[in-house]
Amino acid sequence: MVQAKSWVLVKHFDGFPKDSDFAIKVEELPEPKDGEVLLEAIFLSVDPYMRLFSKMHMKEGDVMIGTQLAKVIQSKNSAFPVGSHVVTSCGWTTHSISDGKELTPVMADWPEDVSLSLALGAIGMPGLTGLYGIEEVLGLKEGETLLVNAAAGAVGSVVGQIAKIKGCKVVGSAGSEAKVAFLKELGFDEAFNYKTITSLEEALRKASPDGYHCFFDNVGGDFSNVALEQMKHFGRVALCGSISVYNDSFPQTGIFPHTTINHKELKIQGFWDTQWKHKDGESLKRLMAWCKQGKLQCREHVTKGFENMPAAFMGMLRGDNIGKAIVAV
Ligand SMILES: NC(=O)C1=CN([C@@H]2O[C@H](COP(=O)(O)OP(=O)(O)OC[C@H]3O[C@@H](n4cnc5c(N)ncnc54)[C@H](OP(=O)(O)O)[C@@H]3O)[C@@H](O)[C@H]2O)C=CC1
Ligand SMILES: CCCCCC(=O)/C=C/[C@@H]1[C@@H](C/C=C\CCCC(=O)O)[C@@H](O)C[C@H]1O
Repeated sequence: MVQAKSWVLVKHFDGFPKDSDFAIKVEELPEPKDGEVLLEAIFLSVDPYMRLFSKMHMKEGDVMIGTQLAKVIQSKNSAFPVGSHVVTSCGWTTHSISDGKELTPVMADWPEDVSLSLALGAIGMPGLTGLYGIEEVLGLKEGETLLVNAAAGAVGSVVGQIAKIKGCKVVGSAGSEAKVAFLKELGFDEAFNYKTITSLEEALRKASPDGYHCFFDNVGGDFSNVALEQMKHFGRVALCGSISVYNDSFPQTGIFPHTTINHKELKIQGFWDTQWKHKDGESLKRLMAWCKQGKLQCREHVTKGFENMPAAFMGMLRGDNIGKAIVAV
């Protein structure tokens, strides 16, 4: 018998999450039946969508939603032998039983010198999101200027680096001096700390006086409204997320951007990476190749200990992470 520890949502978040919203539950798992496997979490992901979708898809008492990199420790399913690794969306739990249907094996020939945790980051969902946002949504072309916010995070850091690979000028914003230094290290042409500037409008204009062909928006809210004003005519926007409003209990009010969008004839597309799932295999190989060639730095912010899942999650929402926020069990 194996004991599974899980973090449950005790109370729906009201504003910014707090420790008392979470509690640990322990349960004994049965032996896997024919066709099933027993999984042990190695790395768990904490992502912004968990804050947003907890309200839509969870009830109080449910295990927190989420994805992990797990090892098969018992198997009665020949497709997933003992010792193999999978990505699974079984939530914030140390052990789980699966019939294999929802499991994604990690890419074949995963190099030994590359941490498997990257399957939750730059060579996983956030990396794919950056790649698809650039190629499928924006159709970013050589010589164009791209703006990305939350640029030092999991998605943003990949976006900026791919845009540089494609021969573009890249401007990034992030919430600390250490993050700005990181962006410069990654090759961003311009980077600024949005928390310390006196005017976002001025900072954006200074970074690219001629405006922006493309905007990869992770933040939403006021930032987006100001940035839209500085798009070039026929500019394209990949609306990836809007983390600045995820913790709001009531909708924010702000300026209405519709006249700007119409006047500049902007194209704005909301998207999820899952739209291009059929391309994931090839796309992950490309991300891995860039990583091995040193063209894609895959920085992580690792929190040790399953007991620290809520702290890691809240830290990511607060902006503690440079690169992908991960928990190592
Ligand atoms: N469409 C899709 O398929 C997907 C969308 N996403 C979206 O992409 C965005 C980034 O996700 P991800 O890369 O995983 O997370 P990150 O690794 O970027 O972590 C979140 C970051 O958001 C920033 N942040 C938090 N609050 C604010 C705020 N009020 N204003 C500006 N920045 C803030 C913080 O950085 P800082 O210090 O710079 O403030 C923090 O580090 C999110 O909006 C997410 O929902 C993610 C994955 C898939
Ligand atoms: C208003 C949505 C903006 C959120 C952007 C984002 O972070 C998306 C991330 C997805 C995420 C979706 C998780 C749960 C989906 C719930 C199903 C539903 O509402 O239909 C996860 O799949 C990784 C990203 O694709």
